[in-house]
Amino acid sequence: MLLHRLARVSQEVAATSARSRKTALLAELFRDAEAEDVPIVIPYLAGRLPQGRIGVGWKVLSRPVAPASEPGLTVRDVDARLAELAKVSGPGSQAERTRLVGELMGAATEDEQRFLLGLLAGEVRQGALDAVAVEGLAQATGAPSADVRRAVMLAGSLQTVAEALLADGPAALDRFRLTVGRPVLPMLAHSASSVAEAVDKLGACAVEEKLDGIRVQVHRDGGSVRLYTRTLDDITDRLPEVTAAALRLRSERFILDGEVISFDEGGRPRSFQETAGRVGSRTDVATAARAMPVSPVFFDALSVDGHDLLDLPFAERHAELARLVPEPMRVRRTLVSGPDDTPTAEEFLAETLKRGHEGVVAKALDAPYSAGRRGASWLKVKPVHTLDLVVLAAEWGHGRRTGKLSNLHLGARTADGGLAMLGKTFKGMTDTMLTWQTERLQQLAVETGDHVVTVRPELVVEIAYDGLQRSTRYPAGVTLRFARVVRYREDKRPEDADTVETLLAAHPEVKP
Ligand SMILES: Nc1ncnc2c1ncn2[C@@H]1O[C@H](COP(=O)(O)OP(=O)(O)OP(=O)(O)O)[C@@H](O)[C@H]1O
Repeated sequence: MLLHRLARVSQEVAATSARSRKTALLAELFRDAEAEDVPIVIPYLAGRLPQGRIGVGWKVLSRPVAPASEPGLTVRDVDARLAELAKVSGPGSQAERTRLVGELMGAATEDEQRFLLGLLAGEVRQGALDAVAVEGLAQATGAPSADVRRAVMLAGSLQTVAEALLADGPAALDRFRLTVGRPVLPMLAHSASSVAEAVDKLGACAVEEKLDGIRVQVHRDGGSVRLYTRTLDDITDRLPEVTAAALRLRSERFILDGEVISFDEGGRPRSFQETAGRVGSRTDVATAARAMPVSPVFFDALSVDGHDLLDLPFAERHAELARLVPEPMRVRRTLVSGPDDTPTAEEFLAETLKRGHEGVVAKALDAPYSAGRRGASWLKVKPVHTLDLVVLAAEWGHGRRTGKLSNLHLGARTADGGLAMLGKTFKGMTDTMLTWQTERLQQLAVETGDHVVTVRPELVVEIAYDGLQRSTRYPAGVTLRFARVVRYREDKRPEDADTVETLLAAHPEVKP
């Protein structure tokens, strides 16, 4: 496929607000794509590079190069050239990268140059694209869109499903069944501002403790156990004690969902940073496991003894969980019959906080497991509300912070897939965090000014704040009051960040 075609469709999709038109444009594009184009076309449309980072800054990218007069580049040419670019390293690499970018841009027409520039600088990012692409794929192949959606949910990848569907047609969807050993994206929660609100919305529900650890999906098939994070990274080798715990459970074949967390000698939860540090460390695992063991604490069962439980109501999935997993290895919970029973939920929240946990998650008893989605049937309640925002840029610090990137520019996602800056903060950072972010942000830099370094919008940071206020200075018409950094969330992608829409919904008192 010619890059020209892709660039044009991408532009048209971004320009139209009608979902049916977006779907039709993508369906047509997919129909024309050859099998080898798909692994390139899908990430490019969403603004992702299959190579990850290519190490080229804005200055190099934006140097004017005379455009080609006729489109001739194919998407596969571009991919091959970027793969070459990503490999460049060592002395003289900057000059070599500049040469390769010059060659690529020189082979591109003006439209294509604009598309490439956006893609390489990380500006194309179309957050909401995946959902439209699912419909486009369904339309292109004649598969029912609900089936495509379930396959994408189970595969955890639009691209994998697209490749199979476009090569083999709707029958290929059979390949994407829930399978032990193949992780699925976990179900996520919405927020409620109080347990009363949560119980009001859900009716009869289970209220569970919310542990501040690392999400884990545990797959066991006989003697083999695999552990996956919420981004589906395999962390089996880092947590031998969790594997051992899974092997002691009363079934040989299952997929369970839970949290791993480290408790201190007194049985109180250690901080998120401590658990995350342990889960993140790959060296000398045996010593680390002795010094700071983690425990799995389960809250859901996705598959047991070969039965797919995803579509069963939570109450039934939980009964299966309870059959397999002894009580100390399950999250604590209380059952609440409905709004009249709110005091039970409130008491449970108070007691959970006293035990050192961050809050509760209320879960509707009749809801299925919606993998990869923020289901309305899970509502988390935390006394300290935080936002996950994307770092857009950072300013060089002064005084004690000279030489460090300090003041962060924070963005929330917008309905059209873009990012809107909500404010800045230099508060809440530890010295370790400052050093880390200075290095990490420079790797992501697309434009390095004397004062501000603009970065590829990839890093998610969790921010606490005291409220929202109107502001004409920021594009969403609002800004955060007393924003401060809680921690970086490397387990999240920018697509997982909070949206302006949910922020405004949480603060009906503020009208932009
Ligand atoms: N009982 C529980 N049920 C579900 N999730 C739980 C529970 N206890 C802890 N968690 C954790 O809370 C997360 C659910 O909150 P959410 O989906 O909003 O993700 P999150 O943004 O990472 O949460 P937060 O930022 O509030 O920690 C889960 O991913 C899981 O890691």
